[in-house]
Amino acid sequence: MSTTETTATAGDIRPRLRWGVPAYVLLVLVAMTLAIVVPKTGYILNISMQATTYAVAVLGLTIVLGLCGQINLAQAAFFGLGAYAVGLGQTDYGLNFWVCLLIGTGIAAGFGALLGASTLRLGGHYLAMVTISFQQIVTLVLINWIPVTKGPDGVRAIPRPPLFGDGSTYLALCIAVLGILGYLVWRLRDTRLGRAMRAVRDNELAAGVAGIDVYRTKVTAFALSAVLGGIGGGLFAGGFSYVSPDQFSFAESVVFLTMVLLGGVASPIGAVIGTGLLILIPEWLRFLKSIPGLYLAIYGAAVILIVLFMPDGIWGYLRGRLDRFKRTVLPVSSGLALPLSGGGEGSETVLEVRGLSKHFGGLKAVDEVDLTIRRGGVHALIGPNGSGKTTTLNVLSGLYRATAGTVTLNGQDITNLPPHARTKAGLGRTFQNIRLWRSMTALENVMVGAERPGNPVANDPAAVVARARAALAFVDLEDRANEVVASFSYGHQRAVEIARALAGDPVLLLLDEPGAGLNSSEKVELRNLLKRISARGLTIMIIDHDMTLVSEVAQHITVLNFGRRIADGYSADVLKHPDVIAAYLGTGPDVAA
Ligand SMILES: Nc1ncnc2c1ncn2[C@@H]1O[C@H](COP(=O)(O)OP(=O)(O)OP(=O)(O)O)[C@@H](O)[C@H]1O
Repeated sequence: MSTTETTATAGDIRPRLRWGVPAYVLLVLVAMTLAIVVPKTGYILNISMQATTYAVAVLGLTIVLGLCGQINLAQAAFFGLGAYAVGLGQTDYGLNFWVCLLIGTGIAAGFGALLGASTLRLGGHYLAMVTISFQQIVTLVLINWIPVTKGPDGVRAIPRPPLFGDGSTYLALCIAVLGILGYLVWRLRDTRLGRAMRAVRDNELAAGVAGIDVYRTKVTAFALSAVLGGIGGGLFAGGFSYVSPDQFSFAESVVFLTMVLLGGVASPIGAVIGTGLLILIPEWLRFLKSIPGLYLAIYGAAVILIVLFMPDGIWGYLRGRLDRFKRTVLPVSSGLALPLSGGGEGSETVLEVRGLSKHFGGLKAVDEVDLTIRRGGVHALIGPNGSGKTTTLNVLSGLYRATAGTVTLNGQDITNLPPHARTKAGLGRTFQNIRLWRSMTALENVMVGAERPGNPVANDPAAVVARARAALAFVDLEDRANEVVASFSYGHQRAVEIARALAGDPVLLLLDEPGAGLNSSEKVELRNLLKRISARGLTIMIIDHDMTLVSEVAQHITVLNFGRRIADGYSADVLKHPDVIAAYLGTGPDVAA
């Protein structure tokens, strides 16, 4: 079965469904028509209304948790904010339904961004606790701010918008909204923002160093998630004409989370499946309610079994099966060249480091180091284990704040800039322990590199793909562009990491032990790759313990020992320096060789 096609243009090589969008539109239209024409009892209408409006809110969790990897246990609070805005806005303030929905969505977005702001300092279980606290605050306000919210009695007689007063047409409206928002969430994944979110989810550190403003990305994810919660809640209020605080409690937030985990957190389809199931299962088991506890036990066991045997959710599981039938798309070689504008030769200084220090308590990991890197060529930073090489690189790329000293890149003082701003200024780097976004394809990884702010192609999607392909071709991996990098060998992962940095067209490329963990043939490939990059004139600063590699590729060497610079100059001279030989104790002859 073949359902995919591919284009050989430079702009896009990802497989696409030929009939995907028209089929989806048709499906939504059919669902809307059925909602209007099929006669329904009030019970069926209510279940359908609940499933549809809940699914909109669950889509929000697909963004914040599925795409961005941030836990949110307050989705019911955002749902409640939207619902109360529509309820109170119409009944107490006489506002139009759509205006109320807009206000509710805006309020939810504001609080969502505020909650996202807490991710600056918090993550993991601390973030979970903050979202739970926010959820509880909203519930308490809804219950106790009686003059405004009407307290536990809730808001009654909430009208629906004109034209959608009838239950069936209102349901069709909810389906249309779900269809549109589901499509947008589906498309979000492959936008620049969606890739940034996935990069943050997979490896936050690498995302920052690749030029992504991690904090802003998380705040955006929370705000978007809250917007969907608010819209879902607003539609819910119109659907049921009544809202009360117990409908938006912490327990409902847990239900929302279970829905998205059950269906599959990575896709809006999973959100819809999970919501549908968790609303339908209790109804199917209703006949068991005569035996106390049995209904809940079976319901709980069903959820646990599904999560246990389908860790990626139901849709994740089904997708895995369906992918077997997919035709493997082998990208046609693009033959694209990889221009590197940071290249060039001369005496111009690219990086100027003065008096750089980094102390960890009493330990002087880097101690008043001076370093000048001139444009073009390869500059190696070497030294025995623990001499401060990686710490220097981490301070240069902004992962550590310098204790003292200044760093100037291309004339710009970057000493106090965060990692993504340094990347914008022209730094590119790789890590000693490879940091790729493992759930993404090679092409997607490298596209994020090409989207580096400051790269001229960053805002042109077709040019980004073309540059990413060219970078992959440069490291001889274009034919594997569509494969997920987790399946790559160590050597190929290193190459993708280098391609990601090259795609950003940096001014200076920092390579932290690129040879570490490579076998001898991979090392040969790496050496050839470094020579090819160097031949383009791009300035490289490399850390490596492999002296053969260093002496073959580097023209200039700086040596650290105990955090201090002990030698600096042309490679041949430095490697013969008595202090350097002494620092390497016993490996002196090899070094000199
Ligand atoms: N986050 C940290 N907290 C405390 N000490 C640290 C930290 N990072 C590094 N160090 C210490 O700083 C010193 C320099 O470490 P660094 O990793 O920079 O050395 P290196 O030259 O890169 O070593 P290697 O070649 O083994 O990677 C070491 O003593 C190390 O233990």
